[in-house]
Amino acid sequence: MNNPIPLYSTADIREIEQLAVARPNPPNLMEKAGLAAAHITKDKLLSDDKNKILVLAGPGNNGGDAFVTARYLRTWGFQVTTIFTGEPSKLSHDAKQALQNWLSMGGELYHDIPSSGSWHVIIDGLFGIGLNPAKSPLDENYQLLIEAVNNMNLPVLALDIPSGLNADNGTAPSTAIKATITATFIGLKPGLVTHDGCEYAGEIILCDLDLDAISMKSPQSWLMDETLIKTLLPAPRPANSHKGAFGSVGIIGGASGMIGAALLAGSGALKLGAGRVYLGLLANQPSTVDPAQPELMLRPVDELFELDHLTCLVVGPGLGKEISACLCLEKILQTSSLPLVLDADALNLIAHHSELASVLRTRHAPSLLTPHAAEAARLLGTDIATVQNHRMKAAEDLARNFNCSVVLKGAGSICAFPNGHCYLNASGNPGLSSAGTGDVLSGMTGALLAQGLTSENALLLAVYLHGAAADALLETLAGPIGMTASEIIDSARHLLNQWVYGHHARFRYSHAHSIY
Ligand SMILES: NC(=O)C1=CN([C@@H]2O[C@H](COP(=O)(O)OP(=O)(O)OC[C@H]3O[C@@H](n4cnc5c(N)ncnc54)[C@H](O)[C@@H]3O)[C@@H](O)[C@H]2O)[C@@H](O)CC1
Ligand SMILES: [K+]
Repeated sequence: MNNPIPLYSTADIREIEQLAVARPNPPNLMEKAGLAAAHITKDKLLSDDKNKILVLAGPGNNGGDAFVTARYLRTWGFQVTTIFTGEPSKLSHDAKQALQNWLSMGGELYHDIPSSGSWHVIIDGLFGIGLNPAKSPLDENYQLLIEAVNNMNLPVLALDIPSGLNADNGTAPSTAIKATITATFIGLKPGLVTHDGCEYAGEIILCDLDLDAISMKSPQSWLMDETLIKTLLPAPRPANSHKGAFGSVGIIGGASGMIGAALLAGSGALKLGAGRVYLGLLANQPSTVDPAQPELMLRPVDELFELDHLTCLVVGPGLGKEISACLCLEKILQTSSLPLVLDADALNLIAHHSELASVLRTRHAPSLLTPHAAEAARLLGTDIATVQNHRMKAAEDLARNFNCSVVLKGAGSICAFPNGHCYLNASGNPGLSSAGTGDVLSGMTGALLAQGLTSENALLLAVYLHGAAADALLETLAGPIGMTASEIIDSARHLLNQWVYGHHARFRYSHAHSIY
């Protein structure tokens, strides 16, 4: 089985680099980085009639990588124009050497993009992990340069990380290079796969520079990709099965005017394979049946408390913030020993009532929180910008503060657990930015809990599957514009069956009876 892909912070990468260079016969990492980038450029972006390259080299070692890349590409016969924005005297030893090698082979240096030139491909080596754009903002000249590059609409290979992006948290406060490909070195950085990183990084290619990073620095965070997720799937169902084997999900919410949220969560749970799904609705005179989904069992909320065969509860979709909702949540937190998925207004109520938060912290059964950035900000007593600028920290703080499994939703959703482990989701697209998709995710998570997955695995699988279902809808152009939460449910069901059974689930159950 392939190991999950670890994520490393800037500090981690620097530590790994120090360990590598302290070895006898230390590797020349800049040389390896530039060579890897040159190969990727040649193989993926250049061709016989697309052979002119503009290389941007910045003031630090990212610029050094750029000089090495430029040198290899020129050696291989491509036309390379190089722009240098730094000062030679301030370069590190390796970067100075890379610049010297470039000049020695007859390479020229420009200080700005020549107005007369034309290129097929751009290499971005302005800034790498040494830039913290929030603390040290890019000046106007750099912003204009980056905008000029983006406006050229050419394929761009970013070295290590698109310039302007923060490697640790994925923020790009002013602007950043919009890369077609990012060749990232030594280890994958969280900033490439969350928040603005999802916009700027393009295809990410990890170049390990012949270092075995995991043996040098034990990771705490990983990428949630299909390889990892496929190790978490529920087992194929026994032919001789019954609904009791797949659990019963109780969904609590659906106050007046918000019943749809609970119905969506219910459908999500049903179609992700829960044996039974009950909806406990807070609305005064709730409907008793959903004609569009009659399999759902709709009850007044109090009746749900009397059921003794529920496997888990999803609390929050359409719950509202009335006193009745608050009392209902309090009762559940105090008395239920079931795994709980807490979403939407359940999170808002916990944020507003410290006594609810206290009970939540001391629960023994698993609790899973599914906030978006605004809900996370309320739970942490901060503002949305602070959460979004430090998404990993926010998710980790929530997991630790509330002793819960957490998914902080948004581009590059982050799952964090009380043991400090973190997973960044690689699936999903802007089609998910519509009402109801969060309700669906909570229901899907409930279904997987009901089928016996651990709370960690249920959350990881639900989050990845939810994004992958939205990605699959892009193939038929059912999005991103106008993608609906209901469509995501059907797409997720299709994918889950495909992953568990392959393309031909029905053949697993065919019986041949022959009489001769
Ligand atoms: N760490 C490693 O092990 C390796 C690093 N390599 C490369 O080196 C990069 C890191 O190099 P550095 O630490 O030199 O950092 P960078 O090259 O990313 O940037 C730092 C440089 O930018 C300047 N700077 C920072 N903020 C600025 C701002 N707002 N405006 C203008 N200038 C600003 C700094 O003064 C410094 O000169 C990596 O991203 C990678 O590309 C590779 O050579 C391979 C090995
Ligand atoms: K870069």
